[in-house]
Amino acid sequence: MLRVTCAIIESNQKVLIAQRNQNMLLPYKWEFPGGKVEKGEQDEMCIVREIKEELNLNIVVQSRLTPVTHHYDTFSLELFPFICHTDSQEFEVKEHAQVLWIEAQDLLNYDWAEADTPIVKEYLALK
Ligand SMILES: Nc1nc2c([nH]c(=O)n2[C@H]2C[C@H](O)[C@@H](COP(=O)(O)OP(=O)(O)OP(=O)(O)O)O2)c(=O)[nH]1
Repeated sequence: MLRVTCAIIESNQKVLIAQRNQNMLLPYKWEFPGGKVEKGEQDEMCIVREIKEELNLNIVVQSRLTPVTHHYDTFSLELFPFICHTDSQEFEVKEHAQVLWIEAQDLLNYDWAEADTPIVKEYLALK
């Protein structure tokens, strides 16, 4: 199964969310940025690498949430969420349609990729 990591990045009382672009799978859906784990790569290394590549942001991994297995119509994935911190609020948008810092209380107002819904709920329950 496809192994994907994603980061709930916290800074300055906000969290970073990203909207997939029109050419990606799941176009315009909101996600926590991240990506596919490479062969032989540790999940923590993957998420730090992906966030640097996609957003040019340096993060520190703080904790894990519960992994989610989800079956879309055309593929299945296992999504590994990490709560992360960054000191910088400045990012570069390299792949996404939009990237936003939002307040956690607003997370449910976005149209999430289906696999992310349990992650959003678990995160909110911790807050
Ligand atoms: N990065 C990320 N991907 C997610 C989330 N939720 C979710 O269902 N996915 C899916 C979308 C993608 O099919 C897959 C992650 O792959 P990816 O981010 O590398 O994106 P991709 O397949 O569009 O791009 P590529 O690297 O193959 O070019 O996992 C999420 O919160 N973050």
